[in-house]
Amino acid sequence: MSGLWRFVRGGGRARTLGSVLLGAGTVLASVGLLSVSGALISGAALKPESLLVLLPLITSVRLFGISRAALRYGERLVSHDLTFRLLGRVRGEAVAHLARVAPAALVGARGGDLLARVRSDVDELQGVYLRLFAPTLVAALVALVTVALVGFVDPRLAPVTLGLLGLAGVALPALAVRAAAAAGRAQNAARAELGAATLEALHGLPDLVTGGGRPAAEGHFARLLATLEAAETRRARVTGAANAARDALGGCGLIAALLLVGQGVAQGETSGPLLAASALGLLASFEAVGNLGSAWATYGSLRAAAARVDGLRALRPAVEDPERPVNLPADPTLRFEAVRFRYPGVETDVLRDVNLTVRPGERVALVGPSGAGKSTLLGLALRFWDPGAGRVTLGGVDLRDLILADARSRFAWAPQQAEVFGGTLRENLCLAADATDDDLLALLGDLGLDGLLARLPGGLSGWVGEYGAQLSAGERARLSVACALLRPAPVLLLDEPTAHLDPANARRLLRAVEERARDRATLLVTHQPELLGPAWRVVGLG
Ligand SMILES: Nc1ncnc2c1ncn2[C@@H]1O[C@H](COP(=O)(O)OP(=O)(O)OP(=O)(O)O)[C@@H](O)[C@H]1O
Repeated sequence: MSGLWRFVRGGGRARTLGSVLLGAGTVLASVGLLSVSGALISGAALKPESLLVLLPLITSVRLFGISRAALRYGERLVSHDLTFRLLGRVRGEAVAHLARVAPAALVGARGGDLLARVRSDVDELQGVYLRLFAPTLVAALVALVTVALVGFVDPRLAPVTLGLLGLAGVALPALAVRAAAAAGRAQNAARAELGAATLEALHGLPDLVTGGGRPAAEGHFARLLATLEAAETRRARVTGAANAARDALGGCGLIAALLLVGQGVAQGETSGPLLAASALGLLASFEAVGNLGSAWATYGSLRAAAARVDGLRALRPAVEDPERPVNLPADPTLRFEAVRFRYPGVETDVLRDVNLTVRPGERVALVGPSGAGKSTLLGLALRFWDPGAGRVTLGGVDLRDLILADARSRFAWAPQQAEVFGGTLRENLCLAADATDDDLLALLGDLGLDGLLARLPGGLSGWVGEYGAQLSAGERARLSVACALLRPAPVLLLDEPTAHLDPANARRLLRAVEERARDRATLLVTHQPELLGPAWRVVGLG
């Protein structure tokens, strides 16, 4: 349980105690209902004329019947509220950690795998509290009460009951954990891989369909499904065997009660209704204890899910906030001073002794061959990585001395791969900053997106498709530039915004940038310096 403990703590003591007590109350109400019903039926059969004596039993049946439903409702409410709080915290921590380590630590990660960890693995972890922790405590409480009650009826029945409940509540779960561990791990791994592969296949569906990769993809899915099915079958077998053993042990308890208490009845020391009550009550107590076997069969897959969620913590950020941060300077001059950089695990430098200054109101175009390190340089300004030698400064202050979020708040960036989210045009734009519809329409018009506005049903309220699938590459790039222009940041970083545009539209975009970012420090990466007007200073890299 040690690796799972973290997914149980923090739900609040009162809630945890409340859910366990309500759970135990529910099972004890079942025990009471069956016991009292047994006593009532046998009492009525033995002395049908004494209705008055039976009245308390009749009332108790009603009381236990109603309270069982009410207690179950309360228990579900409290335990699920607690579980969702726990899961919300775990998921929030996981997402916050991913945001902290992005993008550097995520370069080698699979998006689908990360999604599976944050979503299905965290969902799976609800079983830690609901299936393992709370039911085990409930079973322990119910077992104690049951042993005490049957001991009260017949002291010889107490050790027998304790033994049978011990077998059902301790030995059976221990066996189930061992028997289902490998299947649980395999099930979790196959489910995660299936989720990741599905996402990747959906993303690359057009390529798979047209590029002949479909048979290989289908084969991969078939193998994954077979692995998942085999693991689920193995686990279901363990669960079935545990349930059968639970029923057999419950039956043994019933027989033991009939034999031992029955002797008392034969000798006139115990009444018949008490025999019925103890035998049926004992059987009912197995509802709580006996289910632990099948519940603990999920332990392996819960451990695997917990390990995968915890594994996210192994992703370390490439940059950290300084211990003693410096105040953000008002001057947004961006300067690269003798910057040298190589990617982790790579043997050669991408950037060597790069010196460059971009002042407010200046427009600098960075040109150079593919792979020269132009995007990398923008990444250093955004502090996705830190330089190996030299420094990048903002207003004369080393970026490493500024709080990361503060430093990044000074930049507006349109990346080379324009990120467009599944939403409306307006939603995508307003991620950058709030603006009126008139301002948005004017901006899109300046960037040559008036045609898109006219074509897209709903205009600004038009749905752009998943990842902007309803937009052309050039439209996506211009939408990304629009977001950067909307963002009120004094340094503008544009990574090949004209790559997908015809010369006329490219010039129109550059003019809009000149107009709208007149006072900002602008650094633009391009392979088309011939499109630039006199306002631009061209700097070569590589
Ligand atoms: N995360 C990474 N890990 C390792 N190497 C990387 C990484 N990102 C980029 N590179 C390598 O660094 C070099 C510079 O890449 P970068 O994207 O900065 O070039 P670029 O000048 O912008 O190229 P292009 O004009 O084609 O966009 C390339 O050789 C690339 O393969």
